[in-house]
Amino acid sequence: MGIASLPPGLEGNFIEVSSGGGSSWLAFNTKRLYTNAFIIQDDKILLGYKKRGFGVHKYNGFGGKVEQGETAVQAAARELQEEAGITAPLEHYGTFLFVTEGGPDWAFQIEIFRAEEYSGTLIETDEMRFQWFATPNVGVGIPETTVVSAAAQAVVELLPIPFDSMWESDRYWIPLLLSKRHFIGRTDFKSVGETFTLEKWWFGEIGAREW
Ligand SMILES: COc1nc(N)nc2c1ncn2[C@H]1C[C@H](O)[C@@H](COP(=O)(O)OP(=O)(O)OP(=O)(O)O)O1
Repeated sequence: MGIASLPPGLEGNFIEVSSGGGSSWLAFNTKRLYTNAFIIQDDKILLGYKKRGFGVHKYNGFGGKVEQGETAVQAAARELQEEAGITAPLEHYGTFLFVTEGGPDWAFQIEIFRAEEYSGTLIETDEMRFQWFATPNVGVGIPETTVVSAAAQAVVELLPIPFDSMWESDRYWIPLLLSKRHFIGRTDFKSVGETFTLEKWWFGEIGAREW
């Protein structure tokens, strides 16, 4: 891994973290802005099961389209409130482009946010059913006979992040988000009806940006 030529649509200085797939990137005309927000606490991450719309039946962060007149962080905060009922001090950690063969001629530009704390009470909404999952280091090395606090036990019982029920490219950038590494990337899919297959991806680390 190292400095590599960037996929079309990305700019800046990056260190490649993960890449793969076919030989050429798909063409697109314009980009449309979307958001995706995650609450990540010591040993757990909050995801939502999408009950309707784009990405239905997948687990994901909470987010949606950036409306006219909104900044990305404002949109991310609004979507988190609408879809999970909470507010949080969101920080920007990543951006990636998502292009689809057999889909629209524009690219999703998805701005990724995370927060550790949140206010309010989590609610299930029409669009999302929230669920906590254990982050990868949870439970490792805890022998069955070890006495742990009730809080720790609750965490140990969480399921691991359900990558098989998420967008296929999430497994390449969620670890960066968990370890607070700022990243950028691109992911090209092929779609046939409702089925999306990952064709090519690239993710790299960048320095923090102002938002
Ligand atoms: C590989 O591509 C993607 N990966 C991940 N992890 N998330 C993605 C990908 N492509 C889109 N998304 C996210 C971005 C948004 O959070 C949602 C899509 O937004 P949605 O269509 O639900 O937007 P809304 O504004 O909420 O739309 P409605 O109000 O019309 O439901 O998926």
